[in-house]
Amino acid sequence: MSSTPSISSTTAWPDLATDTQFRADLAQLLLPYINTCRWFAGKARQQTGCSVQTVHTLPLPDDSVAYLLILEATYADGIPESYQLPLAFLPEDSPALEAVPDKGRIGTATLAGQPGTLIDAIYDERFRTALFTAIYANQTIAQPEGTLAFHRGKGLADGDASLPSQVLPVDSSNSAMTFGGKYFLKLYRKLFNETNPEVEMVAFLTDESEFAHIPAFGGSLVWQRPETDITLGMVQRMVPNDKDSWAQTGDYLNDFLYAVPQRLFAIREDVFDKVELLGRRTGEMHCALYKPDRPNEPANPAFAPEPFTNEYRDFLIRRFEDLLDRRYALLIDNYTRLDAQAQRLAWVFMEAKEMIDAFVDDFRTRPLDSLRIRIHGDYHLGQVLATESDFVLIDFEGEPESSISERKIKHSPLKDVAGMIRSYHYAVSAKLFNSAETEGIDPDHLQRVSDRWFYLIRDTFLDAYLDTFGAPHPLFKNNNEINFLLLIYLLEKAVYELGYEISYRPSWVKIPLKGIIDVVREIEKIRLSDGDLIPDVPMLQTGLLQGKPS
Ligand SMILES: Nc1ncnc2c1ncn2[C@@H]1O[C@H](COP(=O)(O)OP(=O)(O)O)[C@@H](O)[C@H]1O
Ligand SMILES: O=P(O)(O)O[C@H]1O[C@H](CO)[C@@H](O[C@H]2O[C@H](CO)[C@@H](O)[C@H](O)[C@H]2O)[C@H](O)[C@H]1O
Repeated sequence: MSSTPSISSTTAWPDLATDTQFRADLAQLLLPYINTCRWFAGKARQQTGCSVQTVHTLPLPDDSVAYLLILEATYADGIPESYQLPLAFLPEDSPALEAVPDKGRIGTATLAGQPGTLIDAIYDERFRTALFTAIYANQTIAQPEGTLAFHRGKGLADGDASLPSQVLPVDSSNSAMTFGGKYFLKLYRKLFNETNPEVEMVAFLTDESEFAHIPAFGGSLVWQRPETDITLGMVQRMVPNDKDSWAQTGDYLNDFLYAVPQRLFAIREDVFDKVELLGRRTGEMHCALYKPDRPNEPANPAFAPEPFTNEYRDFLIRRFEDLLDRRYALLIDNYTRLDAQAQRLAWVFMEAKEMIDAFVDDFRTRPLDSLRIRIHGDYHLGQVLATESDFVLIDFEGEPESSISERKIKHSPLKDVAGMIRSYHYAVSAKLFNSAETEGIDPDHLQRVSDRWFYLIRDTFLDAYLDTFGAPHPLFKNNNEINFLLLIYLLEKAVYELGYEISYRPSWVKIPLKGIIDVVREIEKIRLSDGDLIPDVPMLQTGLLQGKPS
């Protein structure tokens, strides 16, 4: 007897959209299925159910249909979540079934006497073609609840209406398909009642800037409803790349690592060139996102620069205090699971609580004349594709833990800079402390080597980044503000990472803890310089930029 879950209905596949019994049966089958999917974020929560809320119908090229299901996952605590699942039905004898991997098979069904398999439709070429051609043709398809609107962007070239497609084998929080090796279509899985920030950002950079280091916007798929639009997918140009910058930096670190046991400190020149280039590209991205009012050309309000208002300061402080509370609690709960080195660092973090609280609170009143703009929001080495000689920046969805409205809040671009600096710190720490080559080396010595690499790379990145703007630039009032804001965002990011590592990679917890403690040391220096009433610490002499291995 087969253990594959199965359902049956007397209704034929193309007529099932409004069949309530089918929806209910399907929901039973979907709950175990979505728990096997990488994109379902509710696995660790106490689930109370999964229901099919809405069914959109998408005509397929062979006159059949696929359904875009909008699912609601509910939990014992907290608000429900919405997910998108495209559904297709392949009859038992369909040759297309062979190409469907196990992870795409939801269950079997007998519909109006026809046996077959229900699959995630991304694995059905007909579905992929239907999506792409609808985007190419700017189609709209009326649905019982709203409209499916397909928009074509500048990046989708004439003549590319129909291209062979594939599902990209990367397992991540969304699903990706490629078309003719030229286009990349991301189907969002977890849905939010708003336009996805990624579509806004990529469309803005493509349409309203000269910045060429993102994959150009090729279009989007939107569920239009009277209340709000919901973004279901986005097309971009496909970027030929070998790897992302996390992997590329890992390769550079492998070269570096071989010399460490011989007490040689060697970083190749081209590593600095690459770090400088990434600093420049990051600066250029932020220049492109800085679009103030111009004569006869008012700024687009969604992107117009804004000052550090009290409202923003309150928001950031509230969020930071809440994050700190949650992280201290998590650390206490998991303290005994940490290794000795992480426990030592955790103590320093806990003892610094008062100073950290005072530093965060200082943000409420400190004069700040720098400006805030829309930023990438989740910027790290894994979000940068390394092409043959340059970089392309991807994944503008924003901070994974934040709500969609929060992801659209403007910040100092130094928040992205802090994300990248943290990522370099991760890269060197993960490599040096987890490699066979360094086994047996005194950990204090390793820490000094790791710090030296990190400070050199950090300052190279930062110098190249700030040089891009030329001085002065309205985004950065002065060196004191740069220093202060960088520290705030570095601290926030490292505290956020602490939670991620405790939950997913406990042996890496010491990496963000070390990051937090480095910032705490800089806070001490800032407070000293404030006490001496130094009006403006000159560039390259600020505590952060001067940080030296202890
Ligand atoms: N335009 C593109 N061209 C080529 N590969 C891409 C492109 N965009 C993303 N990728 C690849 O797909 C992966 C997932 O993309 P990403 O935007 O990070 O999706 P997710 O939102 O699911 O995290 C990336 O790590 C990268 O390898
Ligand atoms: O890429 P996501 O948006 O899913 O972000 C989550 O996972 C990241 C890990 O891949 C995590 O990033 C942290 O680890 C990276 C190395 O693996 C490092 O480069 C980043 O600097 C560090 O923050 C991210 O925090 C998490 O939200």
